Amino acid sequence: MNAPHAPETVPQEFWSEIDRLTGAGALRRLSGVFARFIGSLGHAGGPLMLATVVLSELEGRGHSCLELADLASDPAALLGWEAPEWRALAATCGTVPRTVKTWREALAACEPVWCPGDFDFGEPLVLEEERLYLRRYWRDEALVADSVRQRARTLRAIDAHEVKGWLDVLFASNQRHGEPPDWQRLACAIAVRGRMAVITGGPGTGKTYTVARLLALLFALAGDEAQRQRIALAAPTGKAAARLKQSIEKALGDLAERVGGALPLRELTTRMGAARTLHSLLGARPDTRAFAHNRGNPLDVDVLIVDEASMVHLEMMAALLDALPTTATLILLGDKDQLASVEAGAVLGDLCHDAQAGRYTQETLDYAAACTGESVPPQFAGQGGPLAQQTVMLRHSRRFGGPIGQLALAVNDGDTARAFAVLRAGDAAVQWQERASQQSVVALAMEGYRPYLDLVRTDSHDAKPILQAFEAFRILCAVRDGEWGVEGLNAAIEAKLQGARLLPRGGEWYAGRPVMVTRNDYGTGVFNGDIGLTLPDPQRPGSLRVYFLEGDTVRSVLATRLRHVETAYAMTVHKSQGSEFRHTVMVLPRERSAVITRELIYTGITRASQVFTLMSSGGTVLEEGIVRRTQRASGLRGKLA
Ligand SMILES: Nc1ncnc2c1ncn2[C@@H]1O[C@H](COP(=O)(O)OP(=O)(O)OP(=O)(O)O)[C@@H](O)[C@H]1O
Repeated sequence: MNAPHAPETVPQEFWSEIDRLTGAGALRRLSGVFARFIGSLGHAGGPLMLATVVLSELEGRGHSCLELADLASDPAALLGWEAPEWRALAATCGTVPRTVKTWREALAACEPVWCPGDFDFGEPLVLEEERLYLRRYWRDEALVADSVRQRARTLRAIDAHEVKGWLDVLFASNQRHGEPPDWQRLACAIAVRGRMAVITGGPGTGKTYTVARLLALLFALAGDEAQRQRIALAAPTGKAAARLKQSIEKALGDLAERVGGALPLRELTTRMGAARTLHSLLGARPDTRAFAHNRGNPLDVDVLIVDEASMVHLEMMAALLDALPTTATLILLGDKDQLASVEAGAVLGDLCHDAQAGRYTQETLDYAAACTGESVPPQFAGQGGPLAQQTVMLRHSRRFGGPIGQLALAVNDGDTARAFAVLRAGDAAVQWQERASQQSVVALAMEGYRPYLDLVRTDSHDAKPILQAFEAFRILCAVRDGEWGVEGLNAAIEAKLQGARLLPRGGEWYAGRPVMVTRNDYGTGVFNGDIGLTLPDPQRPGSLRVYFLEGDTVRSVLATRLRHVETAYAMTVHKSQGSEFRHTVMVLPRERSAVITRELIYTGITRASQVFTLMSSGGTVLEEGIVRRTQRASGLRGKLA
């Protein structure tokens, strides 16, 4: 596409500076092209051009808007630049606003900017209060906020006595005097009364255990209607969806044995359809962002459970809420402290803003006490909004009590001293190679991947045990580039494994190659983030297939049909969300980086079920990362309040 002509209102030096910064890698090319496009739409001016470039850069980093307060206070920091770099760019624009008020006035006067309340000409930028948006993010944010508020407010009449009766059947024990409340029982009681609930908690806090009981409770309360209830399970990735279904089925199976004839739970299990990815649930189609399901063609469900909700980005959440009938119940499950989605938005984080504090009104507390017999300590009382009343945080992990859990908690609390103490304690479950090198990471990979490679060489035709062996170990990187990044490590590990004759030499495709899909491919049914293993095709000697493990099911695709894949001995922490490995190795680069944040480190640690190894060169990058929070500009929290 040819860039539109540069607007006359901005001097040529501005565009020269933009080109220079783009050439130097400080800006993505798209930002300059987009600013030129905005400038071509009518009266714009230097401040809007500057703000547009910053907005576009931030969008690429996951922000859904630009806060004018940040623009006024420290624009260079916002971009991760040095102050002189920003000053050089700003100097080409003449007088630049310095306060939120003057920024707002300057932007509001520009033709490509719409301020809600004014006549709407469909301008591409929206200035709402003190935030500048790309129109589609503003629209998505408004849709999510309206829909969530509406759903959270819609409560149905509940017979507390009946709910308590069922909860006593579904849960083994009750709160004992002086003990903390059973948040799982509370979560069921809260969720059952609304059109929406959010259940958040760290790994092993029982989100799936709870939601299985919630489904049983809904089933019990529905009476004759239960036979007609349509329940759907979904998650952002195929693997997470399969895991959700497997865990719910197991939990319902265990529960069925306990409750016996009191509830026909096996019937509930058989009536639950396959767990789907959100893309497939909504009816994604090739070459368009629009889904088959939307307000005009809503989903055919009564209860929708979405797991790993931290990975759901703003656009996807808006599409989901748009397609969900207002009469359906939405239950979001996820860990609010995990990394947000790669794409714009930090929706679960925003929705869970009050989760830690509770902020339950007296009405909620009375309702919860009547339904559960549990009493919530006074520190969780408050005047939270409708969504806070429908949000429950599970606070007790049953799987994560040991050193891995202690490390995850310390990191989550931003307590570097405690984190270092756990790392240095020398427990077998948490190991730290403080002076690691690329060679030591490669050596660890050789050891960790050997079991699956040994199985590959047996020429077994059973892919499942090989996939399970591969799933037991993983190298996770914080960055993509460099010798400590995904690219450098994959090349080094592959070369070493070939050198040791654990892998065949040469060729892009070989038996044993793990791959990650990098783009959705509707033809082959594989999606961005899916991980598979290349193995010989038993039906066609000499050809290779890529096998994917989803829960208990294995499916495969001819290797040559997969066009968008990369080798995956090492993968990013981002892409590892929704997965768990027996032994997880996290590699932190030597160089400082703004992408290494508390959320990233926490997410990496919590991927390990039995052993966590940290590979780093010294402790500075780790220490700075634990302190650095992911900050994503968004107006959602404000709109939900
Ligand atoms: N109240 C409970 N009583 C007994 N066991 C429980 C209880 N809650 C959870 N568990 C057990 O703890 C383990 C973790 O629970 P679950 O898988 O539901 O956690 P989760 O929060 O969904 O974890 P993840 O985020 O890793 O998916 C499971 O084995 C589950 O059966």
